[in-house]
Amino acid sequence: MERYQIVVIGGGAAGMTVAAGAASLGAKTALIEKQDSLGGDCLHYGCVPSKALIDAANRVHTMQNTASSFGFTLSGELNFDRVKEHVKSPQAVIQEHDSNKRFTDLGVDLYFGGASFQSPHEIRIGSNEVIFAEKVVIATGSSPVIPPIDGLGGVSYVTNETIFDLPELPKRLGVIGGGTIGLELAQAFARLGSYVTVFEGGDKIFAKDDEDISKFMYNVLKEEMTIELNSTVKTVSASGDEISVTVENRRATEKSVQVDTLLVATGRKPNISSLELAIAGVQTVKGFIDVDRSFRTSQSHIFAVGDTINTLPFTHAAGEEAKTVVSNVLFGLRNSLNHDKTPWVTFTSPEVFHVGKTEQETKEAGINYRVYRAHLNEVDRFITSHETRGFVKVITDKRGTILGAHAAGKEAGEWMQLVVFAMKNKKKIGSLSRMVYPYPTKAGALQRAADGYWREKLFDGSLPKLAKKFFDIKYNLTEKKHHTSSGKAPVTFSKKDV
Ligand SMILES: Cc1cc2nc3c(=O)[nH]c(=O)nc-3n(C[C@H](O)[C@H](O)[C@H](O)COP(=O)(O)OP(=O)(O)OC[C@H]3O[C@@H](n4cnc5c(N)ncnc54)[C@H](O)[C@@H]3O)c2cc1C
Ligand SMILES: NC(=O)c1ccc[n+]([C@@H]2O[C@H](COP(=O)([O-])OP(=O)(O)OC[C@H]3O[C@@H](n4cnc5c(N)ncnc54)[C@H](O)[C@@H]3O)[C@@H](O)[C@H]2O)c1
Repeated sequence: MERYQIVVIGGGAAGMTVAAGAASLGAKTALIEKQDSLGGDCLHYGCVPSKALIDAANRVHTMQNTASSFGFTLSGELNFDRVKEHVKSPQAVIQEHDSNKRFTDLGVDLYFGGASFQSPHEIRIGSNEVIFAEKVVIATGSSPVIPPIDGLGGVSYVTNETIFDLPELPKRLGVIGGGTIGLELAQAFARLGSYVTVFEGGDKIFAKDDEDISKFMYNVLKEEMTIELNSTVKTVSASGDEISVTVENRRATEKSVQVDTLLVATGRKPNISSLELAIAGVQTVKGFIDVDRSFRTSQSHIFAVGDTINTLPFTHAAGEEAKTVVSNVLFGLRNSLNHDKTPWVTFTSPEVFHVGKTEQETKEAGINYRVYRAHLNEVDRFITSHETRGFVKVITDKRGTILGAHAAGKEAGEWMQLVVFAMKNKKKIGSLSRMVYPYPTKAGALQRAADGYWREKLFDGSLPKLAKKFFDIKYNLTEKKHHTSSGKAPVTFSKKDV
């Protein structure tokens, strides 16, 4: 039986990072992937195809909305096969970066097949091969939750795993779930020309974001699609090519909507059911692998990272967890990772950026806080590019320490990143205002919000009163100087007065 210092199960964002790190540090490493290529959900069914689809949709949208204003007349119709090529070609490029060769060159032994525990230290691959692991890292990711909706098994619905292979653009697309996956894809399909209806069981979209963002994005997105809030899907049924979706609202009133294609985007569940975790003695909590702060499971030689644990289900979060776990596994350290300052971006138009606490969370925590805002219609770069929809909101404690930052706006995911650097390095909001921003840039929106801190300090506090006193004294001084010639004593002021 082949023996390894580290066996990594799952060749996605987290698993590839662990395997590459461990092998580069000289550990004998195996990486097991059940699909026939590396890359995981992000590359094959997640971030990469969705962002490429969004890009295609935004190009079409811009073309259609700006052509006539510059005197052009558009003709022709959407070629959906071209859209799919636009999605597939970036996947092919990134697959090269995640190639088998890259890993074997690093010294990683690759195994393809579904892994499961045969004992706490023995991993079975497929039905025959078994390898020995001193340490194991589980990074098997997550899959779509398919809710128990009556009739769902009888209709041909799609998930993020199949939607990028649709043969043609749906005329009417129904989306169950107004979360990140549902909304990003809903807007992309709406912009490509589908009539989209989103069914959301909760009373808001962008539920994990600041309430101002949630309300703002609802108003923006409902211009491009129908969003049915408080609408839990109860039954679906097919009649010919048509799918009927029946939702129940809060007053238990039912409503049916007809669509041609149905996307199920109702959350994710960790891929752990086939791992035989009980044989390994690994415990779970609420369906996730239970880990301590150093990503160690209930078995001290087995670790878990990425979407299998209940942290933040994002590629960058999985990558950071993987980097942290490498040193814990190899050197027996107890490094932990706090996601308090891990940002995320929702790639709708406008984009939504989120880091740290929302205003509601800050309030609930009983913190004495301040909010600094800027609207994009006050920022010249957005005015010149006719993209003024959106705003920035920075939340600080009373000393200016940044607790959270939120933005909606074109490319907000790019120009808001500066605030993460400030938070990580314990820089206060004032430092975001005191640096020089080239004019005119989108990051000027963040500067404008941060300027609010100094405006408040300089113009709303005691300084204006002191300054007035200073000028009064200075003025009087000049006046008095004239009088001194007539014998009066000159007025003086101390440093303390200013
Ligand atoms: C539509 C969509 C869009 C997304 N967009 C973004 C985005 O823009 N930004 C972002 O940060 N995140 C995004 N995400 C989330 C992101 O894809 C995940 O958080 C990330 O992929 C998690 O990485 P992971 O390594 O934990 O899991 P994965 O990347 O899913 O990798 C897990 C791997 O384990 C393999 N595996 C599973 N079971 C076994 C087994 N028994 N044996 C061997 N191998 C196994 C799987 O085949 C898979 O390759 C998106 C997700 C979806 C679905
Ligand atoms: N830009 C990004 O970084 C990005 C993009 C896509 C996905 N992701 C990751 O993937 C994760 C999962 O996304 P998701 O959108 O599947 O899950 P989600 O948990 O964000 O949203 C699922 C939504 O479905 C609703 N829902 C559940 N059952 C329903 C029913 N029967 N009827 C109506 N509504 C119902 C829920 O109320 C919820 O709002 C995200 O949390 C995110 O971490 C990230």
